[in-house]
Amino acid sequence: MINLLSSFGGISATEVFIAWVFFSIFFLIIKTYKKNVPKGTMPLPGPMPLPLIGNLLSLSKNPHLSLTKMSETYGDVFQIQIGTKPVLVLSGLETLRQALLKQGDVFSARPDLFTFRLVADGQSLSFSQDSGEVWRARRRLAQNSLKAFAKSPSLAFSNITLVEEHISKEAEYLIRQFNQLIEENGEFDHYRYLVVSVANVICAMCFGKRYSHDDQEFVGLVNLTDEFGAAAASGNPADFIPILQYLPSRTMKNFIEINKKFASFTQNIVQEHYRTIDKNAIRDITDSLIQHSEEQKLDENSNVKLSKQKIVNIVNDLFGAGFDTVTTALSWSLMYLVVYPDIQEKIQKELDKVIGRERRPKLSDRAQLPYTEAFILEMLRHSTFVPFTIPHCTTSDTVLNGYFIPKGICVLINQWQVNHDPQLWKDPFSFCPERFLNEDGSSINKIESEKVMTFGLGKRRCIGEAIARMEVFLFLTIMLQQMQFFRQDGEKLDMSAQYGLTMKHKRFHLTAKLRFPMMATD
Ligand code: HEM
Repeated sequence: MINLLSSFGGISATEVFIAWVFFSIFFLIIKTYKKNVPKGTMPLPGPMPLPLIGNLLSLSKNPHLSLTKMSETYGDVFQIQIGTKPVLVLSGLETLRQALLKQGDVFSARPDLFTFRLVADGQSLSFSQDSGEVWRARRRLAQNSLKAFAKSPSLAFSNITLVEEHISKEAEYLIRQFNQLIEENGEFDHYRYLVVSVANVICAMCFGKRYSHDDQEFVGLVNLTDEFGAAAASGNPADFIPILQYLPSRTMKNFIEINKKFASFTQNIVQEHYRTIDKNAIRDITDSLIQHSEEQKLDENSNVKLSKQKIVNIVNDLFGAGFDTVTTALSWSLMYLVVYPDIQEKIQKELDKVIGRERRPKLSDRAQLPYTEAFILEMLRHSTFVPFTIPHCTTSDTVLNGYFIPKGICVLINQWQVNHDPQLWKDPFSFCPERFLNEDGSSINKIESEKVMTFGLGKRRCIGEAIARMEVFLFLTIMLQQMQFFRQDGEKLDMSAQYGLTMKHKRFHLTAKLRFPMMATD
């Protein structure tokens, strides 16, 4: 064998090199493991990381499952390493309440991640690192605009809100579309049509605009979210191993393209709103954002004024967050309904009894439809299609469950673990809406329903939750009142989820039939 370098007193240079590599690795491991923590606190437990890649290999294709498994060994609070970066993983409902509610401010920031910097040029309300005064002002502005809009009455119909009017119209349109597809082909790709209808609801609310299901540009745009979700999912290696950011990857290339397309779509619409704004009338959420941002006092304690670009980015976030999540919820709902036809029948019996066939379901029917509500809760729990919240980051050193947690650590919040925790749920893997009903079945058990983790908790809790719940309820009840859904003859449906920011099921074509002749539209 040829010595690569010269030798030192009988030891070859190759042997010195190997010894150096060995000691470096040993040192790195010891350094990682020997953590100095303040007196009275414990260092974070967690699996031993490998040099350079950390625990990346243990994350597998389904990090929510791997990290749930690890929580059985290390508990509710533990640390992994992705690449060379430490990441805190939180599980357990009580622990999440401690962190996100009791120590809300400490856990309210977002980490500086490569993919997050690509969303809206790093200026996004949801993904940017800002968690200070400007973020608070933007969040409050967005929340107030959503709230005000959710309460605005319909101008065309009495006793319903404008949001309700938009959702009902789209749901009716969807039924006609499904019916036509069945007449023509006998089946349909429900996701493909749901996404356009749901996107139209958020477009109507945000921009006062609706698009045709045949508008290729719009259909193409709203069908891009799978790619977005794949890149922005918690634990994307490119966020933690810098070299991966420079390697060509289809996912990252698409992610950049998608962000550009969405940004230019909303930019044009918001610009148009600035040009045509009427100070005396608020047509939609964009109008509301523009008008309120021009008022001096956005925030009680500050005089933050938001630029036009900041408004464009809020609209971009509401639009993006507002249709992918709700479409995914509805799509999973239809999958569960065709896999469990007896559950579909029970919902329809409840609808027939409470609403009948003469009128359409309204939001005010919700309290009278406990089984339907229980189904929605169980769909959210069982699928947990948002397995982690958007990653958080700590704003200062802190202690949680006795463990020392440093400032600036990236935090993954495992919603999937909470929703499948055998300590919280009996038979967590069985699909059973009844678990959410009180004993006599006439109402929802509030304590059980509040255990479901879907929208996060605390300072970063989803601001679209109320609208999302309205949409899921109304779309589902309007569709199920009039249509019965089936899987195609003998087809076995694979209900496994594909990991992402929002997890999707595999695409299937379903079939359906009208339960009675189509109702006339109001
Ligand atoms: C079923 C539907 C939905 C689900 C499951 C969902 C879930 C979530 C989750 C888990 C978060 C992250 C919370 C965290 O980081 O701790 C979030 C954030 C957010 N959601 Fe939703 N969401 C839904 C619908 C909506 C809708 C309809 C809108 C807008 C109209 C919306 C707007 C937002 C925004 C802007 C944020 C970022 C909040 C922030 O960073 O401060 N979401 N959502």
